[in-house]
Order: sequence, then structure tokens, then C-alpha cells
Amino acid sequence: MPFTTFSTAEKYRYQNGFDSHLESSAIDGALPVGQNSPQKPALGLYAEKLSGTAFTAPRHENKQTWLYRILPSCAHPPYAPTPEATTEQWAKGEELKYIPNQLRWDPFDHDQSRDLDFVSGLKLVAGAGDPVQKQGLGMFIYAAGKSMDETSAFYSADGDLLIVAQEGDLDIRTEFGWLLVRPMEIAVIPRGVKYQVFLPSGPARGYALELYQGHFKLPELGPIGSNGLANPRDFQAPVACFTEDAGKTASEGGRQHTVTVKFNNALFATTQPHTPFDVVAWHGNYYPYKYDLGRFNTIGTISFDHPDPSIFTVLSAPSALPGTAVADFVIFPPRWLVGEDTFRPPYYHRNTMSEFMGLITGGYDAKRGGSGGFVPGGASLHNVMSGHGPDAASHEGARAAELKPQKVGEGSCAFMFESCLMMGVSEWGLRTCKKVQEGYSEESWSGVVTHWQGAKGLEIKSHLV
Ligand SMILES: O=C(O)Cc1cc(O)ccc1O
Ligand SMILES: [Fe+2]
Repeated sequence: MPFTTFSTAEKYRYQNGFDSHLESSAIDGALPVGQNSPQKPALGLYAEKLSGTAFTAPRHENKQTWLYRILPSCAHPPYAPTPEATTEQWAKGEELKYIPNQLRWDPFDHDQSRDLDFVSGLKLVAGAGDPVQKQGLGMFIYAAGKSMDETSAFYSADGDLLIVAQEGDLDIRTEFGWLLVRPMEIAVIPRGVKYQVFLPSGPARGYALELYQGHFKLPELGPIGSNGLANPRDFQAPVACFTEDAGKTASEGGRQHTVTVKFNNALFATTQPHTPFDVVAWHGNYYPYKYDLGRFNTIGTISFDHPDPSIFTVLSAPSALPGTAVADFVIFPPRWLVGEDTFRPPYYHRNTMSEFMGLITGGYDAKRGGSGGFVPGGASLHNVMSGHGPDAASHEGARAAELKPQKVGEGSCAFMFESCLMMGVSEWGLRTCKKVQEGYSEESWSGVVTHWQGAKGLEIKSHLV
């Protein structure tokens, strides 16, 4: 059945829950009862396990899913490097440039020529570490002008991909079923899961983070209590949805299907005579999901001072060091500011973590918008220990502001990929994209003026020469 024949009601039913044990069956009886691998699975299906952690990972970390499919994934001719696997699109760790300067980018171009799809339109901007070692992450911009072909599928062996839709809807078909991801929504496609991306509303642009190690978790809530921030039930997983395009020759109407894999930041492809979207039923806790950022329960100060942005963490990918993330996904949604005697925008700071920021829509309270500013579809990078904070004008405005309750960010949403790793910038991010704003730091901070009132007449306790 070609995908176009699926009705909306069939495609967009979801099941709710983060890191839950879910199950879904497109046909009653396709899921085995009480076991995973019967001698002959129902309906002539194959049982196949997809694991997201080592078999022996501790129970609370263990991630796997059983798939019941028409043909097993291994039934394909060998993969071969694709001619399109360009070094412009991806970069290895040693090719990245590590620089302490603050960087900001104008909005990244849409695919004006409309010849790039989600995969060919995915560009590495910055990253750290190495998929071979299962360490680190890559940060990407995607700009897709056309849907992927119905007979093309993609997966990454390098990591879990967190997609932040910024403009244009993504209709994502995965082996597990469909996810419709619109701006102000995010999706996570785990390592190894095959998918294809259609563009029902035209060209699409957004941001993505590929996590080479581990998986995203919900942050601990500590004293916040048992609810708040992103609540588990608001994460949506697909329901099983399959195509019977398997086991037929071309003359019987069977089609050839191309599967492309990102493997150590290079692309390989194979062509097989059966669709990878043939999963009739599945159960497990390793699955793709989406989340509507509008459901985020924002928490902040109701007395004084500015909480760290960790209070806005949606998802966190921990490193081995407690409380220290390889990647935090943080958002700055509309919210009330009521802090008394408080400098309300972000404080000036130097951070041992690196901060990559993007803007989904609207503006950001510490940065000027407009041409050459921080605007939707653009980005900034404040690397490890690189000082940053409000630009001079935002600072002066906030010092002088009358501190009544104020709703900030109405109709806006900025986000941050924060990492404990030093970020390297790719050649594409630094030069090829031609979006780096020359003079960003001068424009922002050369105009900060001193408010120092002088020490004259005051007792100086340490020696000044
Ligand atoms: O740099 C930024 O704009 C992000 C940020 C926001 C904030 O409220 C506090 C610290 C911080 O790094
Ligand atoms: Fe910051």
C-alpha cells in the first residue's frame, strides 16, 4: 500500500509516555503474548530486536524494542559509500575548528533550489567527540526543499537525532509509525531507527542535535517535586503502521527501496527489494517520539534573582559525571518575570559548558533582533569560558526598567544546546554557509559602559597603586 493511501486518522494516533514500555499492533494478534520470540511468529512475521543499550545494561537504563516485521532488516545487498557523501556536509572531529570567540549566525538559507531533502539538507555546524568512540555530539542545521522519495529511507548509526522544527512541517515515517512534527515541536529519532521525511507544508528548516553517546532523559526534578518542566505523558510515540511492499518482483509491482545510513559521519547506501516500513507490531521502550514545546511547564523565581537556565531543561543527556550533561536541550518559552530588585535578563557569565543557541520564533530578551541580530533561523555559539551576556543596549534597558510583573517572550521561543564539551565549528559553519556575523562581539559588548562610581572618599582595604 503506498503511504499516500493512509488516512490522517490512521497516521496520527499516538501513544503517550517517556521511556515507557509501549506496544502497538496494526493487526490484532501480531504481537506475541507472554514471550518475544515464538518459533513461528503470528501471520508469518519475523521477530527482530533493536537494542539501544548493551544487553547487560542495568535494568533502569536498558532500552530495547521487539519488532514484528515482514522481512528482517539484514536482508539487503552490501552497503556502498554514496557519491554524495561530501565532506562539506559532515566533518570528523579533527577537521573542526576550536575557537574562543563568540559567534553568531544570520538565519541559515532555506533550500532555494528545492533539490535537497532532509538528509542531503542536513549540515554539521558544530560538534565535539566522535561516533566511533560513542562520545560527544554534533549540532546541525537542516534546510530541505523537497520530500524524500517514498522509496528512500535513512538511519544513523552515529546517534540519536533530536530535531527542532523551526519552519515547515515534517511528516516523518519511521519503522514504528508516523510522527507529524511542526514548528514548536521536537522529535527524537533513536540511533538505528529507519525513517523518511516528507514536507506537507513546503520547504522546511530547523536545528538538530545528534547524540553520539547514551540517550536523552528527563531531568531530575529534585525539590520541584513530582511534576513540572516536561511531563512524561506529553511525549508521544507512533503507532505501528506498515506497507506490504515486500517479496514481490518488479513485474509483480514490487519496488526497489534505497536505505542510506550515516556511519561515522559518512553516508553509505544499499538498494533492497522490500520496504523497511514493514513493521506490523512492536513493543519496547526504545522508540521515536515527539513533544510539543507548548506543553512545557515553565518554573522560575517568584521572589528575587535570576535562576540558572537549567530550570528550563526539557531533555538531558548525561555524561558519566553526575549533573554534567553531554547535551541539555533547554528552552526559553513565554513566561512571567516578577523578580524584585533583580537584573532580569541573563546575567553576564563565563560557563564551563558550551552554549549553542537558536531561535524558533520571536525574539530573545537579552539580544537585539532585526537584521544582523539574533533572529529566528539563526544561531549563536558561546564556547567554553567565552564571556557573554546581554548586549549593551539590553543591559542598559534592564538596569533602568521598572520592575513590575512582566510577561516576556510572548510568541517567542529560543532554545539552547548546552554541553560540557568544547565545541568545534565545521568548515561549513564557519565559512561555506556565509552566515557568520562579522563583528558580533564588538556590536554587542564594545558599547558596555562603566557604572563604577569611584573609590574616592571610601576606605580601601586592599592596596591599590
Ligand atoms: O547565555 C544565554 O543567553 C543563556 C542563558 C540564559 C540565562 O537566563 C542564564 C544563563 C545563560 O547562559
Ligand atoms: Fe549563556
